[in-house]
Amino acid sequence: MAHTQLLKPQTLAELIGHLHRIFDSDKIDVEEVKTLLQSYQSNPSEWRKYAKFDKFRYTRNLVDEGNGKFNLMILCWGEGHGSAIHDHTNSHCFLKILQGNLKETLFSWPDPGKKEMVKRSESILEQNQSTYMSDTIGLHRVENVSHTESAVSLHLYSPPFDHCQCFDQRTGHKATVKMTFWSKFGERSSHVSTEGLYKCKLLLLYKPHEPLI
Ligand SMILES: N[C@@H](CS(=O)O)C(=O)O
Ligand SMILES: [Fe+2]
Repeated sequence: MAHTQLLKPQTLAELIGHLHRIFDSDKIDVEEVKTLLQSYQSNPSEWRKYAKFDKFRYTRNLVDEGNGKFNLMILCWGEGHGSAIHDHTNSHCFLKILQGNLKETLFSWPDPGKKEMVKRSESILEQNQSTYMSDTIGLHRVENVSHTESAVSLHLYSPPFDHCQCFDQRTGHKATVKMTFWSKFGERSSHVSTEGLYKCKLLLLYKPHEPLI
């Protein structure tokens, strides 16, 4: 965990600077990144310009492309919004809560012999908390279970990916989903499709196993 133990980023810009330095190296220390993200204190005035909400589903807003090594994004979750059970395409996935609370439910990979997927644990992530997820750990789903408060989270994926697999809890069936950005660098993307993890149910019902891309 080398040098960042001593580093406490004072701003989002500083945090991004530290991330660039860490991901310059080919070997990533997961604990180091987690600690760094944890030590940034959420300041809405620094990230508000990226936090663009939609009425119907959570949005993914690109903040930084990390010199091609990672994608840093801000996800905005309206009341009741959530993702389907999904994997992370063999990437490291770091998540930090910037505002509100999110419920994370962990699942094991579906067992071909069984139908219902096994729920392993669930936890409530609170403001400023950070966590790590990968395909080695398993699958997850993230939800803003509040009916009155929105939530905002910061996600870092390395290497970047633009598709993943979503799963149906009752059957373990999976489908490939293309991930899109609602905005990039604070500007609303011109072509935002309605694909993504919120569409997973429809996908699994009507086009099982067929990639959407
Ligand atoms: N991995 C999801 C968000 S979350 O539910 O972890 C995404 O990138 O859209
Ligand atoms: Fe995820």
